[in-house]
Amino acid sequence: MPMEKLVFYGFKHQQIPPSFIIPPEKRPQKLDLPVVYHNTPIIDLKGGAEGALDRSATIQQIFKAIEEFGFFQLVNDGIPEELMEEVMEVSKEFFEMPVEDRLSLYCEDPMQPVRVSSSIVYENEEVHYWRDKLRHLCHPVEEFKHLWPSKPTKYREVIATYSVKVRALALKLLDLICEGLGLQPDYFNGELSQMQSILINHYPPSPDPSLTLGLPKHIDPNVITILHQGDLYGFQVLKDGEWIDVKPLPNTHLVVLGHQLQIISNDKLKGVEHRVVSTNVPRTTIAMQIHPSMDCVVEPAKEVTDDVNPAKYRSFTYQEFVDSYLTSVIDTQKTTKPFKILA
Ligand SMILES: O=C(O)CCC(=O)C(=O)O
Ligand SMILES: [Fe+2]
Repeated sequence: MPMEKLVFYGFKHQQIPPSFIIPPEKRPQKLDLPVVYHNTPIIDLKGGAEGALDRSATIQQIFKAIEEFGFFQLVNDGIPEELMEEVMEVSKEFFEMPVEDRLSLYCEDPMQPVRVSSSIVYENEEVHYWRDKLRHLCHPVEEFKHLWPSKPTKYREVIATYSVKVRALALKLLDLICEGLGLQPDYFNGELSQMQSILINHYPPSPDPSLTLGLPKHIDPNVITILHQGDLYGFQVLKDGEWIDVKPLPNTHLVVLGHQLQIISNDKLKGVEHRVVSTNVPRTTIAMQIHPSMDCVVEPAKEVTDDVNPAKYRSFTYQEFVDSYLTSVIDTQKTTKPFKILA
């Protein structure tokens, strides 16, 4: 029964089903409240996709943030605050509907363009994570919109508007990163950014946040992710061997680089390991992910490799990478191993 696989169902029983209990060595160690936040990087985009930026200063800030923390938060990114509020509202509403209303979209096949599911790869994992999700493709919007949830009634309209704006923002960031890496100006346009997904994560309150995890340590598989985490904490990044909490700043987006950008940059830029801790309140986040098309060939860019810095990865199709990722998502070393060229 799919319903039993939704965390939502387990929660109704007010106790943690044994298959969701994280082994002791992987449980979050620090659960002290109030949370202590580090001074993490914030980048002002001065209006976002259409804004007038000091490009070289912004590129420097991005590279420094990635080098030191592996992520950054954006302010003035051009996505209107009212739109973000609506996006959060329809996302929360989707998970507040009776569970039966979500079940028609339940599907365990990761290749389906629109689906509701739980945890990561429910069928293949030893332990499950305290997260339900709605994930769907969204570029081009017209191709997928009619497949998205029809309830809440404003869902399609709000998410369509958001998908277009957040895509423009991501392409702007890729453009800056491209310039910073010294790649040809249109490097990321086309197949490398062809696929776009919206992922709405819903973390129900955990009966005991010290025993569950919303998401385990991972690096996103795609090129770049733009996350809206609302105003609740839960997102952590691994910095110098320690998990640090990232402050959910109002009206910001958080940016993490995925495996593909790390590979294309030949490890000049790193994807950051992050996870989500459980809390005792419901938390909903919206992640927008830019991926290559499934048959796109990915490899370290010629511009960043030479005799002194030879390619550290072989060429592969994104499909190959995704297949490997789905079997090894919680082991970031194992994920990239089949694609590494050993020195
Ligand atoms: O929900 C969050 O805070 C992070 C989600 C995430 O890491 C992901 O969807 O890959
Ligand atoms: Fe992630």
